[in-house]
Amino acid sequence: MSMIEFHNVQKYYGKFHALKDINLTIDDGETVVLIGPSGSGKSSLIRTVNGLDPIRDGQLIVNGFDLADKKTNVNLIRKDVGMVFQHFNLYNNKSVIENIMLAPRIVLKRPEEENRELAMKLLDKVGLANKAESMPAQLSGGQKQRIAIARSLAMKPKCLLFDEPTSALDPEMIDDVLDVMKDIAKNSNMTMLVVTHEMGFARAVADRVIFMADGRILEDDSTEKFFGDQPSTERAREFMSKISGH
Ligand SMILES: Nc1ncnc2c1ncn2[C@@H]1O[C@H](COP(=O)(O)OP(=O)(O)OP(=O)(O)O)[C@@H](O)[C@H]1O
Repeated sequence: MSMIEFHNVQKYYGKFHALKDINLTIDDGETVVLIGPSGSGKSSLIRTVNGLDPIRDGQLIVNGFDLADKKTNVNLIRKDVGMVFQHFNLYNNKSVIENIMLAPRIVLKRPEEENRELAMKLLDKVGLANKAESMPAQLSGGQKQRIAIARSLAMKPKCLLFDEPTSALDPEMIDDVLDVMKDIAKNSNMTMLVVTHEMGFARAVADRVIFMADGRILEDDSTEKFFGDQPSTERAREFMSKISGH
């Protein structure tokens, strides 16, 4: 089964053609890393998947729902397709544990005790069990991002989207967040689509690497092929050489 299917998808911002004829299938349980230069359309692509941004033309099927159909309720998609943002998007006026418990309580009507138990388990998983009652402002960026991941996991999603989850972090915080993401990729059967420049992460856990430039997918390779002897296009290689060491 496929979790995500793009068929000839076009997206515009006004007259600007941001996604050009995107064709892409991501199967259940796959981990896919999306890379490309700034402005190439990576965020635009990932944001269409859970309906944050609309598409103009083509077909986009996510978890069986047709996003080109205006009647599709995007909340039904977001229930199973979570998103982790560059800037965390935590509720700053709520404690860490409340951040994690909120959506399952409201959307899934999960009983309070069970909800708290799972939230504590997830806090433990991301190494922050001692921060349950802290407020987001008391946390470092890396801690905030791990809370944001725990919050997404609390919905027990089938698919998680990550939009540059470590780009806003101080370098020393990055590995803690990547370790949590690697753990999810290795030890769950969740589908993951990750926009990142972290090539170590891609090499370690991605099944495929996709390279975008100017709103188009230029490469869609297995991780072995992408990093192998004959990887990708000239532009992908050029881009890789620019970010290597990052
Ligand atoms: N809301 C918007 N309105 C108009 N143009 C937009 C909007 N969002 C993005 N764009 C434009 O669409 C193009 C693709 O942007 P997008 O954010 O998807 O790229 P990206 O590859 O994620 O870049 P970055 O790595 O810098 O985040 C860019 O040229 C950008 O300026």
